[in-house]
Amino acid sequence: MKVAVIGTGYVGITTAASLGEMGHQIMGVDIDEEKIKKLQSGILPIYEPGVEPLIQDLMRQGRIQFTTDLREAVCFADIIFIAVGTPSLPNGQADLAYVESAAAGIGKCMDCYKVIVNKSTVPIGTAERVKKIITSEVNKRDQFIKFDVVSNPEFLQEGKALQDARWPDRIILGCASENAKNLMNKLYQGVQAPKYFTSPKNAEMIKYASNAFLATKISFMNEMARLCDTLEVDVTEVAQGMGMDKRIGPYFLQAGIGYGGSCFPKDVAALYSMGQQAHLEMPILREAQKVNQTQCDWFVEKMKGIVNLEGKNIALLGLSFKPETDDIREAPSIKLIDLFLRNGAKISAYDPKAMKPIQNIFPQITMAEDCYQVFDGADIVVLCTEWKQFQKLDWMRAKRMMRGNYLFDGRNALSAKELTAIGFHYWGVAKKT
Ligand SMILES: NC(=O)c1ccc[n+]([C@@H]2O[C@H](COP(=O)([O-])OP(=O)(O)OC[C@H]3O[C@@H](n4cnc5c(N)ncnc54)[C@H](O)[C@@H]3O)[C@@H](O)[C@H]2O)c1
Ligand SMILES: O=c1ccn([C@@H]2O[C@H](COP(=O)(O)OP(=O)(O)O[C@H]3O[C@H](CO)[C@@H](O)[C@H](O)[C@H]3O)[C@@H](O)[C@H]2O)c(=O)[nH]1
Repeated sequence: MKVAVIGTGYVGITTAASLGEMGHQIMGVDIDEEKIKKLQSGILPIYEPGVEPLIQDLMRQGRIQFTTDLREAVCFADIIFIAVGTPSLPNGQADLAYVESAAAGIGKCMDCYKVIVNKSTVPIGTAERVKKIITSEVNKRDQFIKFDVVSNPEFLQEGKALQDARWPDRIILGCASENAKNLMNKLYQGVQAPKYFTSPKNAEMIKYASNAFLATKISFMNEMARLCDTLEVDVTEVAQGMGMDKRIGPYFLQAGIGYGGSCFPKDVAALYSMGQQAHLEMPILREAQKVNQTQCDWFVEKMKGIVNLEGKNIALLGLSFKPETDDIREAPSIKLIDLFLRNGAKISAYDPKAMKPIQNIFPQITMAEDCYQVFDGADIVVLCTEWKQFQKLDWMRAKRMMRGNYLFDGRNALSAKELTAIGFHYWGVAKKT
């Protein structure tokens, strides 16, 4: 099948690559000329493991192409994915400007029946809104063209996007017509995953409710960690014991410095604001956000109870919002750096992929050349993002380079036992072992 993907960010490019891999013919389109130029030369503008070689492979086989010309992409495709950003407005609502502009663009140049698939995370009722925008643009040209709008939310996690696209837990398909249902079934026939057909509105809500549930699960564990810390209980063992109950499950129970990224904070805020618009109290969502917004403050207060930060050199390990990505949107590192600077500390930081964007925000901090230079003269180490390479460090060597011996593990990713044995003063988020 011929597929156009509008928006070549994390979701668009992964969607394009995985559909290309399934044998479909793909055209990716973006308004960002720089991005398209890079993609046309086989360079991925973002870091996402495995995607760049796959794109290069598909280009060699002539199965994927990139353009800034929306008309070319729309006329080429039977199925058009909208995968543009839906960032937060100041009041928490999702900003639909990019989705609406993509829909208007489709309506302006659509020449025959198409299925328009919404992959962006959008408020309930957006499929209907997209339909109205396209219809209005088509009518302006005095034409009558049939089309369907499908809601097919994306559930990939950055850092393992390709894996999630190849082997998703489920494919949610909000289809209002049999024709759209049949085409979507055909499009995804190569993916071994249950397909759940529902209405577009239900599909839109499934996406928000899933993200809000996962975010709440994390905030719940962070609240437990605060209590465990006071009661001298190990929250990692509590999580392990809890996770053995099939009804709870072992995932997303890791306490730490809170969730970041381009999705959880924005999507919980958007869902909460949908509640407000419907005059509904949503106390669980409100408190899940509050715990997350204060988790870094709580962490730094704990640190200050152990060591005075004024004038101290802090070695900060990890800056991206999670490992295996260069994405710093809503990264807890930004909040931590701000708090450390306010408390008079100096910062040297290292991250395998995300130093440049953080340096742009904080020109006053030092970026280390490698994962050992960061320890040079440090009094305190703070683990912010649990990249695998930090777990495998030669900690003896790191300690020899330091002036002090404090280590604060914001992700509970290191071994308290081993680090204490070599002379570190270790503190994890309610973690003892
Ligand atoms: N990042 C994730 O892990 C993830 C996972 C699941 C769902 N989502 C959702 O998917 C959507 C996209 O997220 P993302 O992280 O890929 O965003 P992104 O910001 O990385 O990329 C969006 C892209 O769309 C382009 N764009 C904007 N308007 C356009 C237009 N009119 N025509 C063509 N291109 C246009 C931008 O230039 C940009 O390249 C959001 O709604 C997000 O909530 C994201
Ligand atoms: O037990 C956990 C799990 C995650 N996190 C943090 O939560 C954030 C989000 O992590 P993750 O969910 O792995 O990354 P995302 O790429 O943001 O993916 C989420 O957001 C996407 C965008 O909507 C969805 O598609 C995914 O299903 C959903 O997991 C990160 O800061 C993690 O460090 C924790 O603190 N504890």
